[in-house]
Amino acid sequence: MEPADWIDISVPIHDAMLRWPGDPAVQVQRTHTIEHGDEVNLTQLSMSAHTGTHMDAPLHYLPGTASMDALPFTAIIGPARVLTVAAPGPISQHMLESAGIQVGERVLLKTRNSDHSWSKRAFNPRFTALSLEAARWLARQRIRLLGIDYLSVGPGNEEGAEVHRALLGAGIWIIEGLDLSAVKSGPYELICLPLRLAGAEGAPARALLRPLATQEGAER
Ligand SMILES: Nc1ccccc1C(=O)C[C@H](N)C(=O)O
Repeated sequence: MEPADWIDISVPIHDAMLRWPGDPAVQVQRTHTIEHGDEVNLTQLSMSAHTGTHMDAPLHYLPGTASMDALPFTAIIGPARVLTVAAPGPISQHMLESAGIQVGERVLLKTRNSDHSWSKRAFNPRFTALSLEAARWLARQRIRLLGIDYLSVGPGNEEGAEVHRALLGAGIWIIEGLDLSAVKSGPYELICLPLRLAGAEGAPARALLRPLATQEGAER
C-alpha cells in the first residue's frame, strides 16, 4: 500500500506577497541570467526572517533565550494534529480544551483565515488568532509546537505580544503563515524545516504534512 502524498503547507515566496505590517518589502531578484550571457541563473533574496511560512524562536520576544540554532528537531518532525476552529473571533481556551489536547502534541490550527486564501489578499487586521487565555492554557498543557494559518499566532494588538510570550516562555515553538486550505482536521505526520539562520529569532520554513494511515480516507 502506497503511503499518502505529502501536502505542501508553506506559501510561495515572491515580491508581491503579503507581509506583516512593518516588515520590509520582499525582493526575489534574478541577478544572473543564462539567456543574458551569464554562466548561471542566480537569485538574490531580501526579506524579513518572518516572511511567509516561518518559525518564531523564543528569542523573538524574550531576550537572552533560545534562537533558531537551538530548535529541537522533535518540535518540527513527527505526528501533528490539525484542529479546525470554525468559530469566528479569537480562539478561546474552551475551544482547545474540548479538543482534548495532550502534553507534547504538535498542534496546527486551521481557522477561518484558511477560508479566504489569506496569503493572496491584503493584510486583514481582523485575522483569527489565539486569545491570551488560550495561549496560557496551551502553555500549561505543555504542547510542543503550535502552528497557525496567518502571519501571527496572536492578534495584531498588544495582546499579540503577550500571546507570543506565553507560548515561547513555555518552550512552545511556533510556525506562522501556514497554508492549511488543502487539509482537514485529523492526524498527520509533519516535517517543518526552517533555515539555519545563525543566532536568529525566526526563520522562513518549508512545511509538509502527510495524512497518517489511521486517518479515515488516507488509505488507498
Ligand atoms: N514581523 C514583525 C515586524 C515588526 C514587528 C512585529 C513583527 C511580528 O512579526 C510580530 C508578530 N506578531 C509575530 O507574529 O511575531
